Amino acid sequence: MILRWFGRKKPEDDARKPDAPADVPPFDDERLDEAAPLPVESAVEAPPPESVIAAFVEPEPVAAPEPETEIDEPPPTKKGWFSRLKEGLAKSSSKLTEGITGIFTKRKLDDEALEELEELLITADLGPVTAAKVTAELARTRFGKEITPEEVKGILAAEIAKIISPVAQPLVIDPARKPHVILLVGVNGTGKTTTIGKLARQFRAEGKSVMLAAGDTFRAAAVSQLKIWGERTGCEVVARDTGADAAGLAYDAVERARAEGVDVLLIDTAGRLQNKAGLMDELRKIVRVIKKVDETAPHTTLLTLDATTGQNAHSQVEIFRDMVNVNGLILTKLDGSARGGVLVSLAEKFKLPVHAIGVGEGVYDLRPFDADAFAKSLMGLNAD
Ligand SMILES: Nc1nc2c(ncn2[C@@H]2O[C@H](COP(=O)(O)OP(=O)(O)OP(=O)(O)O)[C@@H](O)[C@H]2O)c(=O)[nH]1
Repeated sequence: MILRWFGRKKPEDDARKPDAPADVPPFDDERLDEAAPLPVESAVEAPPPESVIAAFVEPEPVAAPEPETEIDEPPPTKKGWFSRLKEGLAKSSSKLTEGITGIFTKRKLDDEALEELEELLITADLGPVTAAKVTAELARTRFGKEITPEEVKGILAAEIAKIISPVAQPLVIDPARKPHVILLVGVNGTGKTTTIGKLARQFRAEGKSVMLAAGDTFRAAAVSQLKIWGERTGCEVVARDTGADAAGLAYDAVERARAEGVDVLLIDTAGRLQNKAGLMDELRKIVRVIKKVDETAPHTTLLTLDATTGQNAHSQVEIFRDMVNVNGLILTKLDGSARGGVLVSLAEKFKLPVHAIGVGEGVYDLRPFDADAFAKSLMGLNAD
């Protein structure tokens, strides 16, 4: 059923043959209409050896994704995106807006109100530095005056937008690189593989040729999930059996993508190995080995962070940044997270570009990160 629209052969057959020519059908979003559902995240798979990175919070067990019926619909309009973002951030914003209404109804902006506001912003994951910064700005302009909750929300949204604007940067593909190599790293379950699928769709829709490399050789389910994304988006997938050397696979994938003149190579990686040192060694080895083919690669090292883990995302950035020079972030699962404010504290602290945000499991649910829209949504405000 997965192969209904292909009809002829399994794309992974090519993936298993390193010498096979690229047989990438032209991209057509329509084909997604008939795509099979994503694989059920392995209910049957034995859990990998014990978890490893003490600083990491194990993600909640993930429910199997529903078949993607929404793909039958056309991609949402711009207005639709804003409502979707606002809807997605509803849990985060309701906590903030209810708190703000509670503090500022019929009240002057005094020290006590400022203190309560600062505390509210900290508990909403914006972080102490950001909380102090935005409340100081509010005090500077409005101290001692009557202020309505709506005004507070407006001022906070503008201050937050100022903090996050510098990091809101689109992911730019360098056309001089063939391939532009993107390495996806992150703790297991943060959305690496899904993000690869979503990015692949976007690049294909822009007319780029894309290859995927199933570098999470640790888990069979990760490999098969990536193959399905490859089928759905019409991308060649380089994969090997579970347990194969991930660095060797990445090397082959870069060589092959280069030989075929592919525009973008997206490499998946494991998020959990036997221990943290093992994970570090593997990721570093992948980078080292990729550089043997192209010393400028990887051109982008993207860290996926699950927004529902809140402040824990900070330690993940620190660990992965030191391990593999992360130079871009993608915040996933902003839909349904009550901790979306973490994006603001991450921007403030690390100043790493946030290239996109994940607002759902569907193929269209990856959005460029728009600072203004995000800040307004977080404060429960409407777009202009
Ligand atoms: N709601 C929501 N779910 C998401 C989003 N991104 C990913 N997911 C879901 O999160 C789960 C884990 O995603 P994966 O892409 O498998 O995560 P991974 O980092 O590759 O995980 P490993 O393969 O275990 O390392 C899946 O059920 C995805 O559908 C998002 O933006 N929103």
